[in-house]
Amino acid sequence: MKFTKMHGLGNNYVIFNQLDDPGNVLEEDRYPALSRKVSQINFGIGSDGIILIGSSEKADFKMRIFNEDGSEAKNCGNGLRCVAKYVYDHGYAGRRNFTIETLGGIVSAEVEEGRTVDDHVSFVTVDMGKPGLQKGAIPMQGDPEARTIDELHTFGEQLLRITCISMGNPHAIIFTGDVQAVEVERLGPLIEYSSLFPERVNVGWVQVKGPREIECRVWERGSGITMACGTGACAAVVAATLNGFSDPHQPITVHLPGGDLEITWDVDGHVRKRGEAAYICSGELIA
Ligand SMILES: N[C@H](CCC[C@H](N)C(=O)O)C(=O)O
Repeated sequence: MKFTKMHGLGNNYVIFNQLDDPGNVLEEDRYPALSRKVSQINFGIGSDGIILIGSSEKADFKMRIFNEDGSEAKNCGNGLRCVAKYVYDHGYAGRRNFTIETLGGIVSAEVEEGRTVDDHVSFVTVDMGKPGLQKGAIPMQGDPEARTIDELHTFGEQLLRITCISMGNPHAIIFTGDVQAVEVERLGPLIEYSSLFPERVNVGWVQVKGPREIECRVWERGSGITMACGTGACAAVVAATLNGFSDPHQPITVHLPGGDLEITWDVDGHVRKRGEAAYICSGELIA
């Protein structure tokens, strides 16, 4: 199987192009194990998961994403920028604006041309659509119509105030005065596997730096700590706005360990994200 490894701010995925390579199309039940194997640094390639680029009946392209543990996710913000760069640079798109179907819905992407030495795309803006704010959309336990904003919940011995947002995939956001001091590795799994979230959850810790600037660290469902989480950064901006920490409808700079994203929760209710995407390598997966 031919692959291309790419990253968005260090959140890296092994990408299999299924658009014109039937060798990259497997029986449906083989993808979870493929992702677990490929993601493993010692027996595989090493990544946060795999991404499949395919054709769609509802959009210009289709993106599927599997986490390191083999679970399939409904969306991936950094992955979408990598997919957009890939399909444009490889001539599949033919124009700078196009749509991508995900399990979480259809998004639109716009690539910025010629910003690298080889004239490939380096910046991509993705309209991630509208966030889901009700418990039923996350999903999480409780009144499906109610929102979860600054709500107190217990995780193990830990009492934490959470704000939950869906970006097609579930996010629990926690605000803190010192994001670097958070024990992400200890608290992440406690929250990810809490019975509060029937489909598990991604967890983001956010430190507010100003009305248009936040800093974020993420424990990702199915992958653990990553250098960046695009949907997590979008959820963080929505949560910061709902809690009155960020200026509404303005571009917010989100600092992640792997770099910065610029995210706007626009007046039309759509969340738009601009950031980089880059190639790492390509090759052939043997057996
Ligand atoms: N772990 C996520 C999928 C990857 C999201 C992240 N890498 C991003 O850039 O949005 C989930 O299970 O929902």
